[in-house]
Amino acid sequence: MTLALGCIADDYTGASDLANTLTKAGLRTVQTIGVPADDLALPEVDAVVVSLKSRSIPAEEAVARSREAAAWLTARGAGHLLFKVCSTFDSTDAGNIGPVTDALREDAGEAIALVTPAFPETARTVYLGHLFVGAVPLAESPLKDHPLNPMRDSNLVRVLARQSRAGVGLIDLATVAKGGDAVSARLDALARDGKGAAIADAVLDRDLAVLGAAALTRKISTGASGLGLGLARALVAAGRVAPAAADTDLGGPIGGRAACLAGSCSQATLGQIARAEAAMPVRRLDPARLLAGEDEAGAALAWAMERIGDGPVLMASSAGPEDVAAVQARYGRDAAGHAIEAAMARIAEGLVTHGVRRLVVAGGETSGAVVDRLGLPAFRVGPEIAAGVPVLRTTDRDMWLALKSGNFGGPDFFADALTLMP
Ligand SMILES: Nc1ncnc2c1ncn2[C@@H]1O[C@H](COP(=O)(O)OP(=O)(O)O)[C@@H](O)[C@H]1O
Ligand SMILES: O=C(O)[C@H](O)C(=O)COP(=O)(O)O
Repeated sequence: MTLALGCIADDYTGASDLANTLTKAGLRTVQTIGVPADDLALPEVDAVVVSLKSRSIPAEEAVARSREAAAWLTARGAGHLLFKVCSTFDSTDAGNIGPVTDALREDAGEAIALVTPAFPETARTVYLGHLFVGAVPLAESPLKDHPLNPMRDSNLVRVLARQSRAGVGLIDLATVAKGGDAVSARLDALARDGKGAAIADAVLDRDLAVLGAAALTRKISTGASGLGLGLARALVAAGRVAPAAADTDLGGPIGGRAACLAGSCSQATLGQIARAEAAMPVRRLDPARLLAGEDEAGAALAWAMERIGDGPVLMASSAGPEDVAAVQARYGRDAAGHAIEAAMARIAEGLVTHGVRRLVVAGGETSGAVVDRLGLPAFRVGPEIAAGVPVLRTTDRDMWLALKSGNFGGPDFFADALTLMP
């Protein structure tokens, strides 16, 4: 198997989002969990998306894991590596987008990497290096209150420069509008000026096609699913991939019990939880009790067992910015985050032990903890539930999952997801 495209995603929902985008663009794609074992049996695919839980870990660990993934993908012929990051550039001044991009670029022998989180399909656009979420700049969006990576600077040239060894330049929209050759020339000029990365503007899908073609002339790039779309279209246009119809027939019904877990505190997820209360029993975990050592996970699991035979249930730790801040102030941001993720993972394990075969998880870090606890090795990509969120089918057992990026999905996402998991 010779891969056309190798992708390294810094969280599991982002990996799922990218796998969905590549599949829709005609690339036969599989999502793996962690750096795959050398003997992992994979179907004939054009692209592999390696999911890492590396977005919020120490930079040196993120670099090491990403390098392992890059080596695995390169050994299977990947002609280009995309480091998949969040469309809202979730990161801190300690990394990890800059350190990982620097390392992959240097390992590939490239002087500069094209970087863009633009994903117009989900209203992420970049203009003069500033990231917009819908109609507002990133720093004025709900992402300013993210529990782990609060984004309080919309200027991505500044943001990336603060976490990178090499300088960061800009490829403005006027240059992108001139086409791929102009973008490549700008990259070369910035490299001569000592820059190691360039934030590229993109407002429309056609800008992504230009950036994908330009990125493909080099060995690595960094971006969100929008750049993945551009790369996929460039691979098809260059005849390096024969587009395949998305294989949304992933085998027969699985049935079984169904459950939803939410650890995301995004504005979108909070609204989706509220709407779910009309469709299924909802239990809200008490983070303070959990962090004080009470068996909140055990109580939630017992609550679920009493109800799950009658239909799907939802358990959520999610809360608004003020409540999250209060918990973090008392217990610490990382300690609170990890403890709640671990509780969600324990609940998920208990649910699967008691017959759940259809599981919806909201939140990137939350999904990582759950999938790792379940020991799932890989997924095949199914129908799209909402922009950026597909149904996934496990490769090693009969289970449906949906790993929802915190900010994605419509108001009735949880119910919508379950209807696509027969
Ligand atoms: N009520 C809460 N208070 C503090 N932290 C929370 C709460 N609920 C969830 N968290 C933590 O917030 C983080 C949410 O991150 P993630 O799951 O990636 O969601 P998103 O996809 O929205 O970024 C996780 O570390 C989770 O454990
Ligand atoms: O927004 C994106 O590009 C991805 O779907 C993603 O990385 C989301 O991360 P989250 O932590 O699930 O919000």
